Amino acid sequence: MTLVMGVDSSTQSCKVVVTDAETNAIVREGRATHPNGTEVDPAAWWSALQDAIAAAGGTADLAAWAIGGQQHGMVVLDDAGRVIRPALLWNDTRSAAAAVDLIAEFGAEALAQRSGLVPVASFTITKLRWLRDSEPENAARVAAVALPHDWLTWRLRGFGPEGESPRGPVLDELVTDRSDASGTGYWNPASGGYDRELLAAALGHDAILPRVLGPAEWVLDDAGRRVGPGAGDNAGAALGLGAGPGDVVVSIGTSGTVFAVSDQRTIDPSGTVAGFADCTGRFLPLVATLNAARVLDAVAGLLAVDHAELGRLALAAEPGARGLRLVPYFEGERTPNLPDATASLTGMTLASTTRENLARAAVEGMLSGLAAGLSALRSLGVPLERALLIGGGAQSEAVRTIAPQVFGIPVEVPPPGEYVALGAARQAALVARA
Ligand SMILES: Nc1ncnc2c1ncn2[C@@H]1O[C@H](COP(=O)(O)OP(=O)(O)O)[C@@H](O)[C@H]1O
Ligand SMILES: O=C(CO)[C@@H](O)[C@H](O)COP(=O)(O)O
Repeated sequence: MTLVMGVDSSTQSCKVVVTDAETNAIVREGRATHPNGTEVDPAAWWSALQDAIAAAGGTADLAAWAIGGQQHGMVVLDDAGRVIRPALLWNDTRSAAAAVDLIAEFGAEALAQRSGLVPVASFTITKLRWLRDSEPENAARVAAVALPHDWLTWRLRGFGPEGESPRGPVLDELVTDRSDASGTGYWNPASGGYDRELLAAALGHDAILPRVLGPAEWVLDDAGRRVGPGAGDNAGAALGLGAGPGDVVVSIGTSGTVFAVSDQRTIDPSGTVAGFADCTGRFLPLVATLNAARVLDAVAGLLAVDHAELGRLALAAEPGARGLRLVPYFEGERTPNLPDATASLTGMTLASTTRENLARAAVEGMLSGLAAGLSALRSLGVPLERALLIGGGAQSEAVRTIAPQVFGIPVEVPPPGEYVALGAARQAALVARA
């Protein structure tokens, strides 16, 4: 049996699957948690990756591997391959003003054309501009910029600072794929190349960027194993699910994402729909919210119940929660672009203010943000026939039951699984067979 490994280094944890390259069946699994916070030392991801790989039985018998991961996080390296400062994650909103500045300088329409994106605080380009403005000494030291999956792939292939890695700090060996490159804000989905003018405008100077591997291209690790290009987590999930035309994937993890695989690139100068690429050579129009599974975590904590009981309470309430409405902008929001917003609870009467209605309002409020994402995709002509519900939040029975009512289209829930890691394992299987 040929064994391959796929990884999902996500916001909250690192998940590893080892699969049979012929059948994609899972043979072994492992996981490890990541620290909380929107600023994380990449060393914590490296340590979690090694723990998760060890829990999944190690790499000795693998033919190939690939890593998928949370998108957009800014990993900046100096010329000795050292991480200059903790990574700013996709859900860190401190670069909101930098996004406004970049739009003022280049124009939303031009940026949507050139990069597929209108900057918001989530995207790497705004984090680099924040670094230039807020930490100019750190910005001046940047020799290379990578994303979480790029950096972990580099480290696991044996590269890294002198004394910490067998192959040393060879920055030109950084690689990425088009799906993750498309979330930077300085990669052009039309040409498939980097837009170095935008990079320099953000960071203040040019820098080494990871080479973008094609969907079936590979590099080698220090043991001579083939390493697939990897992916941003949403593109990895689309591949792992085998999503096709008419499918819209709704992922309820730390982020809420709504996306579809498309043959055509989308350009949305309003910035609602990000014009990402997928990891097969197609495109991945996507809408993301900052407030998803953690809305349910927060309200379950407030009610001092576990997720099963929160779901039971929500399903015991009437649709609409008798007017109780939770607008769940606990972390600010990305879509709509309200980085400084806070959550609010409205419609409180003596009749509506019950534990059941609060649980229901949390589920409905979180799903409403995703339903707006479905509408935005539809308005760009993306066909939506059925939603595939994945991510930790899809394990909630209340979410599964209420989602079709809020979305207005059929909802299917694939068997629980780590679809991002499975997508990365499919990439590894492809390069193992090539
Ligand atoms: N049964 C459940 N009901 C609701 N939320 C859940 C349930 N199980 C897990 N979660 C939540 O799902 C989230 C983790 O989902 P995951 O997709 O792994 O996130 P990420 O990819 O962002 O790390 C956590 O916030 C967790 O509390
Ligand atoms: O910012 C985005 C997509 O644009 C997020 O989807 C991140 O990629 C993080 O994903 P999770 O860890 O929440 O799955």
